[in-house]
Amino acid sequence: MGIPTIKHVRAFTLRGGGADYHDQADGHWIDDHIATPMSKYPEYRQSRRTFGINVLGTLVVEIEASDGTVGFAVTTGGEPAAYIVEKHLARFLEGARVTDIEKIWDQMYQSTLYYGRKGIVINTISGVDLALWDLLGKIRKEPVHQLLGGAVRDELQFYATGARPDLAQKMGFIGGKMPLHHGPAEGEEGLRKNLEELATMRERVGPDFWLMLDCWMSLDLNYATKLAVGAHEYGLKWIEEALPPDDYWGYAALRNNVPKGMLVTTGEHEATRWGFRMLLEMGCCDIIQPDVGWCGGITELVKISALADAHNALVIPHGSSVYSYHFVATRHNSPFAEFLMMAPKADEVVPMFHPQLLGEPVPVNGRMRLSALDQPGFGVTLNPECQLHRPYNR
Ligand SMILES: C[C@H](O)[C@H](O)[C@@H](O)[C@@H](O)C(=O)O
Ligand SMILES: [Mg+2]
Repeated sequence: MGIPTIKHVRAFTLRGGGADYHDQADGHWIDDHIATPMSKYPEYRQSRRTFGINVLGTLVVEIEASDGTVGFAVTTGGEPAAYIVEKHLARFLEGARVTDIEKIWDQMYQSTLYYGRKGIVINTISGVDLALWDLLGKIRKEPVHQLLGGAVRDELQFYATGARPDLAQKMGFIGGKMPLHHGPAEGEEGLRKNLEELATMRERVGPDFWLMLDCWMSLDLNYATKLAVGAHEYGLKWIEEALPPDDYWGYAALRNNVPKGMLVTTGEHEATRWGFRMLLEMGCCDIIQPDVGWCGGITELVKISALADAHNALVIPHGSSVYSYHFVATRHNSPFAEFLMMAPKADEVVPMFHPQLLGEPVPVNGRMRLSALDQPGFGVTLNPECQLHRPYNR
């Protein structure tokens, strides 16, 4: 029996949480006055949805092989991403063998260089790549971590991102990352509030539990430096994504400015081995945080991770559900992972891409046994109750 070929590629859109996890209803911690590059405009300060953080929605890529096996993946991308899949990328998949993952990635990347390189195009390529790995795993009846060379640990450990690190500590997570609520436009008063929030949380969790701040690209170098210096007395473990992703020079300066022992992290909005080479070679950060659904997929993250390893940098992927769990299990320089608390009050563990993926594993007591990832491919199926829409039917 020869290697199956790819018969059909289909791109669907989905709304409501899931891979576009910022697409939440009112009252969710993830949309409660979080500092962003748009916070300088008061009308866009309270809710990130007002400026469009959830405008894209979820892209679902479905790939059907000649033997009837279907692989799929979800990522952030919605209708524009569906257009790119159906009108442009599908031609490189349909007729190819299911094992042609490297070649397909190169053709998708090279053919979109004139309008891609980062952002939505690399999100789209990532979604296709993840679906290809899911398909290959399902055909070979192996979980993706085994296709990647096998796990280096029997258990994953997680830090939790959300408004309640104190609750995350009680749930067994190894640390808590809080969103930053006030940006430079709110001046010294906002900076004081940021530090007060951190001080309060440090009081609740005691001296040893990891506390981190996620600044979501919202600061300038001077403000980030003052925040880091002020946060040092509260044992801030790392300051995340303080500056806009293209300000490699600012990150290199910030890394020199922060107090000794404090880590600088970034990368969730960076893409491809070339973007991460820039971060690493310019000494921008101690930990890179690629999102496997946004940086180029598993095929690219393997390359990014090897680069980071050569620079003694950790690779702690931005929370992306099973897609990062299978990767983290296989890399020595990924000793822990992120879990995004998607319950509105960050007070319980729910699947990160809820409600889209059936069989999506969650950490128990802040950990995940490798056995939770032993199903073929990424081990999840699309929730049939989710309303799929195929905007560019072929
Ligand atoms: C909590 C942050 O503001 C983002 O919403 C979060 O998705 C991302 O930055 C993260 O690191 O989890
Ligand atoms: Mg972040």
